[in-house]
Amino acid sequence: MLIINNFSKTYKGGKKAVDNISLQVKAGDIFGFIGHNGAGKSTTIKAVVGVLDYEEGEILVDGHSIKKEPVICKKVIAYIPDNPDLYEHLTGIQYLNFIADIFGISAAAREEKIKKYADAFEITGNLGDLVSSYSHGMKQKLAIISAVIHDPKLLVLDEPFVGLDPKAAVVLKKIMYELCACGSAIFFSTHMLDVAEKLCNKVAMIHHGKIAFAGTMEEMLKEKEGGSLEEIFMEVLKQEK
Ligand SMILES: Nc1ncnc2c1ncn2[C@@H]1O[C@H](COP(=O)(O)OP(=O)(O)OP(=O)(O)O)[C@@H](O)[C@H]1O
Repeated sequence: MLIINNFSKTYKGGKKAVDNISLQVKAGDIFGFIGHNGAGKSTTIKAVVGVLDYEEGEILVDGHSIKKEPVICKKVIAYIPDNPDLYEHLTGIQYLNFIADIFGISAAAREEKIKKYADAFEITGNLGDLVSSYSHGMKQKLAIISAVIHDPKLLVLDEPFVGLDPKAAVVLKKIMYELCACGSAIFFSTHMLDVAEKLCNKVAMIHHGKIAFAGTMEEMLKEKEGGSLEEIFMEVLKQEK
């Protein structure tokens, strides 16, 4: 579903944020992308979803280049940034219908999905309110519903659990499992290593723009002989830049 080949990103001013990384996310994977602050996670994620241009490497979504065929790719991607910017002057339901319109979702299909997920996140009663009146967590819930409304083949999330209450976090994990069971792929960044350890079947650790480890969670935990993901992460941090 997602192939990143030798991707590098240097920002204007010369900062090399990501240095020659290669990763693969397959259908059914819940792939956790972890790394310290400033490691290059958001830079990679933004390039994957086509909101950040890059010069080096290749990124393919479902076999198509995000650079050369962005619309084809974006039809199958859903992206939830760390701080979703939603249209504040719309009501929740207007926003969801707007997104459903963009993706050409039928009235019946969107109604079913909106009911299911809004009920699960307990925001059904708020859908008639303006987004500007929503709390941070409510906006995140709305962003998640808008992301899954079109059954994305690739769901990309940047720090999705930050700001969600524990119940909402459980709902999101369930949604992630369900999507993967239906053959979608999930690629997400997180600092919550205990969550990643339980949730992900694959993981990559990025350290100062380079991949320090990429593989299955099982391989990673085995390679490091019984250490938790948190302990392994602390070991990686000790490495030289
Ligand atoms: N627009 C930009 N211009 C210049 N440098 C940038 C820009 N955006 C990010 N960087 C730099 O690129 C590096 C990687 O940043 P990035 O946001 O990808 O890190 P991150 O792993 O997502 O960090 P965090 O966990 O703090 O969100 C950092 O050194 C950051 O300062």
